[in-house]
Amino acid sequence: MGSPASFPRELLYVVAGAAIAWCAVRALEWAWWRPRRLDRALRSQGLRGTPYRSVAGDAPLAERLDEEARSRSMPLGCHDVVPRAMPLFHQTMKEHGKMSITWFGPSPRVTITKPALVREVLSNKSGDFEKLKLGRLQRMLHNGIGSHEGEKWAKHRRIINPAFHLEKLKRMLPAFAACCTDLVHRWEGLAAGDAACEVDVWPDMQNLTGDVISRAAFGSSYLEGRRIFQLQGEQIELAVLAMNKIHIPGYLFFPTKANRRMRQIAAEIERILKGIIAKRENALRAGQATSDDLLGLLLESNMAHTRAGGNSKAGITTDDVIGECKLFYFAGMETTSVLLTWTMIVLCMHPEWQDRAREEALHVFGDRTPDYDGLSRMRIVTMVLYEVLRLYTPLTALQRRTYKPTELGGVRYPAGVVLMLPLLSVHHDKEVWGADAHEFRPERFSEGVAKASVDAPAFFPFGWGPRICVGQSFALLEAKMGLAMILQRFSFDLSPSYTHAPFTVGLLQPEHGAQVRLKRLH
Ligand code: HEM
Repeated sequence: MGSPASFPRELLYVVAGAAIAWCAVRALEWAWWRPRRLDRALRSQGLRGTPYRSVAGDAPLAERLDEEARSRSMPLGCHDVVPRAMPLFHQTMKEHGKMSITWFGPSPRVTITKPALVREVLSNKSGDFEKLKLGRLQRMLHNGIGSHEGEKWAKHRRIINPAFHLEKLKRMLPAFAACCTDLVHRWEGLAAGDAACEVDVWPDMQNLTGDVISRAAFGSSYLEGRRIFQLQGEQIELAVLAMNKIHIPGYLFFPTKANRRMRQIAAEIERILKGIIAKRENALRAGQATSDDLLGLLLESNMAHTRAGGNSKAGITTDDVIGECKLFYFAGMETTSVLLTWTMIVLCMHPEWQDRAREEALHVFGDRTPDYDGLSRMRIVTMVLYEVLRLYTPLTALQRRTYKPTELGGVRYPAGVVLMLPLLSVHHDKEVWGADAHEFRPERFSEGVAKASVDAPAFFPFGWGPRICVGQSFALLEAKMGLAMILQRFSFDLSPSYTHAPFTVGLLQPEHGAQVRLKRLH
């Protein structure tokens, strides 16, 4: 018989044992039973794909295929980028069919490529699909990107953020032109004389779009804005490095040099932004005119919204404003810079289209600075940009998750399945775009987006439905301005040092840079 004193200890053992058993059951459910259940539910309906092996999902396979793909570059002029840019999905779709299963950790992920189904998922009329929520770890890594997610927030963003309305965009055009002028002046300096000069246009495009978004976002506080974006760039680089080490438990919490720097950067960004916002809010309260930048418009409409709603909850907090400003860096800068970079590379590969686009720019503007009306009349340049967005889609894929049992295209999906929408594969699908799907043929857009594909509409570089890119017109206007000003002044071809190696690191990037030879036009 146990002594009375040993009784609590036994109880402790029982409680501890039960807790361990409970945790073990939860872990098994998460890592094994649930994935198996979801797998059976999908396979019983005829779907096929990679087998579920471990909680790492297909990450090791993806890593191996990525490495293989990266070891080979592509022939110049070839636009069949899917095998190199999305090797895992390319291989599984080839082996198991377009609608195939891969594993995103312990969650099954089904690729959806039929345009009608892509539209259905992104339209989310039934309210059955949600954007993937960021985990705690990812949220930390996304600290520099802004992590406002969720349908409610997206709706709010569209109500409170009128900065993307056309009238406002028109007023931002001089700022766009000023940034492009800086770029072409720099290149004119490099390409002085008759000789062509070699430039890696990608960092220059990043610089350009960084300038544009800083000016558009912060107006007169432009330089402080630029500093923020520089800091964010550094932060994202550190975050990507940290990503490679996240298999070390708790890595992000170690006081390593990189982690300390990330925290320092976050604090500095916050300090600068709070300063800019306070200055602007004071000016607004004093009744001074606001500037036409994103921050001014955001604060102004937020104040109006708050007044109309009669309570501060209707508006957004300073933290939200900070989150929005952070989001624009990633959402607005990198995407547009890769678009402009691929456009220059593709126009080097297709000089006949470079000439046609230049003829149009010179015909519409002569040597004047492009204006809004002229930019909206540019048909050839628009078709070229669309065709580049199709072949070199900056965001190669979008993902959604079913959060309740849902039917889609004749398949019943249980809750917890990731729907993978590989935009790049959709844009290269011969059944959708015809036998010439991998060819650069801007004229397919000559009668607009709806007539460009067989199974239409199938052009999704900016997404679709309620979460479609808010910066779509902004990006196109910026890209047209940049391209028109470059075409007015330079002719360009590929440098012998360029290797064609499109690869996805977040966005579709030129893996070894975008070395182009520029020649000044006289
Ligand atoms: C070529 C340039 C661009 C491309 C290809 C692009 C692409 C996209 C796509 C595909 C989405 C939808 C994401 C999803 O549904 O999960 C998106 C959302 C978004 N984009 Fe863009 N984008 C570009 C430029 C811009 C610019 C210039 C800005 C801002 C100045 C911007 C701001 C945003 C924001 C704020 C969202 C989130 C909208 C929401 O929460 O509902 N984008 N973008």
